[in-house]
Amino acid sequence: MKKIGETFANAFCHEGVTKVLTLESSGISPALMTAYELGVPLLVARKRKPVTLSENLYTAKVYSFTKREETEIFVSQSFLHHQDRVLIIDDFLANGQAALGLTDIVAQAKANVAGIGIVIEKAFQDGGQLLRSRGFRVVSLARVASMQDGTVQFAEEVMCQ
Ligand SMILES: O=P(O)(O)OC[C@H]1O[C@H](OP(=O)(O)OP(=O)(O)O)[C@H](O)[C@@H]1O
Repeated sequence: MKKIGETFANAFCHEGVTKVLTLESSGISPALMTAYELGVPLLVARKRKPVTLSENLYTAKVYSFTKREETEIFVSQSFLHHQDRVLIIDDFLANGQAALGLTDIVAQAKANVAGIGIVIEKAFQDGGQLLRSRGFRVVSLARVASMQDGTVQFAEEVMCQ
């Protein structure tokens, strides 16, 4: 995770990132290390609204590929402002719904998406294309081309300096 954080921090070091944003729960580890390396705060979008989160919220709908269900995600408006340049980090990219929901939250705050960092992109699903076609810079540390008969085949590595 430390190495992953260093790699994302390196890839987005010229983007003026002010905050890292992820969605609970699996994205937290790489996002935390990236935020630490960049020296900026980490924001975690929640999937269930705790009773303590009663203030004004940005919300978006996200359909989970792995759980086959739609959830509403929440970020407190207190922590995201229009001056922010937000780096979205997640562990997996499949259909792109999680990342897209996070870009929606950034847009609601009238902030900017500085980029999207993904640990493993399932390149045989359309999330990567969806996000790139919308103009987002997506950096994936590993791209899986196929998973068949118990064998994982990787596409080319897309590592940034
Ligand atoms: O590109 P997508 O199709 O949106 O899929 C990627 C999302 O799926 C996984 O989350 P999951 O819903 O399994 O929740 P978890 O992180 O709590 O395991 C993963 O952590 C991403 O957030």
